[in-house]
Amino acid sequence: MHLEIEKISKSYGNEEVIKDLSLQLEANKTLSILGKSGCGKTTMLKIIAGLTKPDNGSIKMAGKDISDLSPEKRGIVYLYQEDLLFPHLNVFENIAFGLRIRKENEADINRKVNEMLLFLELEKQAQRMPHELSGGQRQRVSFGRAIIINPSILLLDEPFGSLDSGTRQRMQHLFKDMADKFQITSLLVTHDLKEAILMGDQIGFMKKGRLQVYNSRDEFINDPQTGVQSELHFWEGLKNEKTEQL
Ligand SMILES: Nc1ncnc2c1ncn2[C@@H]1O[C@H](COP(=O)(O)OP(=O)(O)OP(=O)(O)O)[C@@H](O)[C@H]1O
Repeated sequence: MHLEIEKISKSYGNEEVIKDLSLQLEANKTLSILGKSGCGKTTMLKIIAGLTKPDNGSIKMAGKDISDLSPEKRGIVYLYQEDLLFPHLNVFENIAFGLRIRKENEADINRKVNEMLLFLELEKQAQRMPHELSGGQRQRVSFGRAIIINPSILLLDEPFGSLDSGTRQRMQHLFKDMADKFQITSLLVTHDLKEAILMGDQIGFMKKGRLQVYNSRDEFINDPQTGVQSELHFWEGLKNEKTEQL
C-alpha cells in the first residue's frame, strides 16, 4: 500500500475537527474526497503534507512511518486553488523551478520541461509571464510544476474551483491523463459531486471530521448520505414533469 493513514485525530480547542480518520491508497490511484465546507478536508490534507501536527494517529508511505518527518522530507506536493505561480518567472522557468532546486543538469531540465510543455499544450506560451496567461493556462502550469518533480503524493485542494465549467471539465480530463502518464498517486478534495465521481478510483465522503471510503462507485452512489440519490431524483422528477407537459 502506498499511503496508509491510521486513526488520525485533531482538535482545535474544544472542536474535534478530525475524528479517528483512517484510509489506504494504492500507488498510481486517485482518491477523491467529497465534503461540505468546514468538514475538515483541508486540515486532513495539511496533516498528510506535514504542515499540521495531528494529536494522534500515524501516516505511513510505502510501509515507512513518516509521521515525524518535516514537510520537505515527505516528497509530497500540496496544490490548492489559489496556488500562485512565481510572477517574475516565465512559464518555462515556473515549470523548471523544482528541478533547478534539485540541481538537475541543464540537458535533463530542458528535456523534461519541453516534454511537459508539449503535454500541457503550452509550448507556444513557454516564454510568457504568468500575468499573460488565462486562468486555465495558469492552472496547467501549476500542475506541470507540481508533477514534474515526481511527487510521492499529490494533494489537490479544490484545484478547479475558480475555473468556468467548460475549462473545469477540460482540466479534469487533462488531470486524469496526466495521472496515468506520470503515474501519480493523488488525493483530491472537492465540493463537487460529479467531480468526485469522475476523478476518483476510490471515493471518500467526509462529514464533521469523519471519513468514509467507498471502494466502488456503486457503493458510493447507493448510500443516501452522499447526495447522489437526491440528485438523481431531482433530474428524474424534472424529466417526468417535462414528459407530462408534452
Ligand atoms: N488553525 C486553526 N485553528 C482553529 N480552528 C481551525 C484551524 N484550521 C481549521 N480550523 C477549524 O476546523 C474546521 C475544519 O476546517 P477545514 O479548513 O479543514 O475545513 P474544509 O472542509 O477544508 O472547509 P472548506 O471546504 O470551506 O475549505 C473549521 O471549523 C475551522 O474553523
